[in-house]
Amino acid sequence: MGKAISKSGPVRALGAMSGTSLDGVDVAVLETDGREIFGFGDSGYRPYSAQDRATLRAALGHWSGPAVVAAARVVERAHIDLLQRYPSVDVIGFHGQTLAHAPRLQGTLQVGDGEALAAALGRPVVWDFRSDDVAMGGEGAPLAPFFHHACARYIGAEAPVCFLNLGGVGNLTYVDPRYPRPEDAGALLAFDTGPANAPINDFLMGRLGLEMDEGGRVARDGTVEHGALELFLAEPYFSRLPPKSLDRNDFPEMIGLVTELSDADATATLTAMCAAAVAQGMEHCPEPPEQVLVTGGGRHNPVLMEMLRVSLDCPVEPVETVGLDGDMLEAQAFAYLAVRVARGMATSAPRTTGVRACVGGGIVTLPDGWRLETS
Ligand SMILES: Nc1ncnc2c1ncn2[C@@H]1O[C@H](COP(=O)(O)OP(=O)(O)OP(=O)(O)O)[C@@H](O)[C@H]1O
Ligand SMILES: CC(=O)N[C@H]1[C@@H]2OC[C@@H](O2)[C@@H](O)[C@@H]1O[C@H](C)C(=O)O
Repeated sequence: MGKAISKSGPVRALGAMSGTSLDGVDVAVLETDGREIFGFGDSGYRPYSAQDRATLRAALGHWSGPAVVAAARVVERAHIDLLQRYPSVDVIGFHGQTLAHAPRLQGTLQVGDGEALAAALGRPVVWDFRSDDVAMGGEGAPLAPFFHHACARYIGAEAPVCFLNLGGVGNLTYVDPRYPRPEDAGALLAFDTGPANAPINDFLMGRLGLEMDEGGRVARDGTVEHGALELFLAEPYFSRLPPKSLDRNDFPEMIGLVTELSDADATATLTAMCAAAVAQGMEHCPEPPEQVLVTGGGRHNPVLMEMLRVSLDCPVEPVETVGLDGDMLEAQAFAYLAVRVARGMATSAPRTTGVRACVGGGIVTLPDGWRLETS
């Protein structure tokens, strides 16, 4: 008979995410039946070495070739190293590293081979979460919204709330928890807001050799250059109706808008661009949310948080205020989605990715001796 992924009841899932900031791999355990969250477990982080980051960076925007193969090996090695420290989970949700994302043109590419992980770890691995959605006319992103719906219900929200992820790219999920299922029309609206931390990091690396604007220390002494901000907001992306998604480097001219400015003014202006893109995106919400719950590394930047508070008409708080872990929400999302895929449930909907109908995307790879329970 061998071992099986059970078809019902809560299981222990381990999610793994390597985000657009290229800093490292986050993993987190979640107990779920694919609908409800029953509990949160251990989490962990493994940074990429400087050499690994350079390998990943060299492959960004490529769809194939030696740079992509090298990046895939880096991603697999880092994940196996970290995931093997969690031997007793029922299923692993492996996002991989996005190298390129152009859903209406070439598609979407997340590297790291789930089969290699399943073989090395001896656990079922769910992976390639985005391709089916793209094949069905969707953006393939964002995918966290179904999990955000479960989070809203877990925290007992009774009125609409927004989850705002500020990673390399920003994404927003409007959740109406009065709809009991994420598939319900009206339960969700989601989209990428715009570039978030990636341009700040890239600018500061080029100018000052810094990985990030830690604590907003550079931006806080700067003045926002409103001309540059307005030019940025004139990008057609911001007036497009959602759902919509972005690749990490979709606004290559953005840094060019601030290169004439001082370090502080340029960083303040890039930070304001992130906040203004969010404010513009919020206009698409069907109702004003009760609050915006911020997750991802950007919530650690007080200058960015203050700009959001000034420009949005509702409370803006880190997700920690409702008892969630903003460093781990994406890893937990892929744990949640893995269970849904393994159980044949949808992971995206027309209002989260623009897909034609609800779809459950992902490949399930079972190691030798494992099977999917069928009844
Ligand atoms: N203390 C801090 N002060 C300022 N910025 C910070 C701080 N901590 C993290 N950040 C920013 O957050 C980024 C990391 O965010 P996060 O880990 O959410 O990104 P990611 O998951 O890789 O991206 P994505 O969600 O787009 O896939 C860092 O690169 C940095 O720009
Ligand atoms: C193609 C891709 O990897 N997109 C990421 C990226 O990082 C943030 C934003 O852009 C979001 O759309 C998505 O990640 C999150 C986890 C998501 O799918 O919900």
